[in-house]
Amino acid sequence: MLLTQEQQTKQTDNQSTIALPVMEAFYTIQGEGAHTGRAAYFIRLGGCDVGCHWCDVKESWDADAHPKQSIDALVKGALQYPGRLAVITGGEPLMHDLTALTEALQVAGFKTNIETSGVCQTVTGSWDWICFSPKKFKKPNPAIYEKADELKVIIYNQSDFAFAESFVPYLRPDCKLFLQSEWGRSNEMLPRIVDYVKDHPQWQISLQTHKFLNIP
Ligand SMILES: C[S@@+](CC[C@H](N)C(=O)[O-])C[C@H]1O[C@@H](n2cnc3c(N)ncnc32)[C@H](O)[C@@H]1O
Ligand SMILES: Nc1nc2[nH]cc(C(=O)O)c2c(=O)[nH]1
Ligand code: SF4
Ligand SMILES: [Mg+2]
Repeated sequence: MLLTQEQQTKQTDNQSTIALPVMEAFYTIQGEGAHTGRAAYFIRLGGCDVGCHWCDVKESWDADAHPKQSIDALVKGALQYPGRLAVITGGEPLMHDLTALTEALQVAGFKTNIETSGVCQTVTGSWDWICFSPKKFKKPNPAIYEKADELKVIIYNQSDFAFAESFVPYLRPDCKLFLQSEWGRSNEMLPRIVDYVKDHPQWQISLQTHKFLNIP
């Protein structure tokens, strides 16, 4: 991406002044969805008000509980490793303006992927891949529909299949469709997801493979 002199100056200012609450940042293997199996640097931002009762990172919800880091520090952290895929997650990362972070990561050579529930005022950031994972507990902003590269719906009970289908008419035709069992409900829901995907082959199964691998 080529930037004008003015954009470059603004970007340098932003990188040193803007800070985001970071719960953790770690280099691992993307465990879920379309990019499963790829080495990636995860940045988990603090703050979420969606309130999924089965959320596997409730510690992320309170943004104030997590120290702020500058964009510079975040990019520096990511550059320590050979992989050039960054995944921004949370918490709900779109609670924050992610323009400066994603532009800085892209300038440093990273592809920028996001995991989001789509609950946000505006979809900020420059994204190479958007994984949209809507929740029944808070309505997404429809602005995310045409931007989503991947829909990943968590199956906790039978009604979640219809919830998943309800988004499809609004998405781009090339949006990939994934069903992922809620981790604690896998014994009951995985066999149903297998049957569903066999009957509705436009969908694919996403497993939280990092949990099977015992990695972050
Ligand atoms: C922790 S969330 C953070 C990003 C964003 N708040 C979201 O929900 O998409 C990351 C991914 O983990 C999924 N997830 C969270 N808790 C889960 C659980 N108990 N079982 C399966 N997937 C879960 C979410 O649906 C989302 O796709
Ligand atoms: N390995 C690994 N893959 C992931 N894919 C999405 C995750 C997330 O929590 O957003 C996640 C995570 O926490 N770890
Ligand atoms: S939206 Fe994401 S981070 Fe927020 S509670 Fe739900 S799963 Fe957890
Ligand atoms: Mg996770």
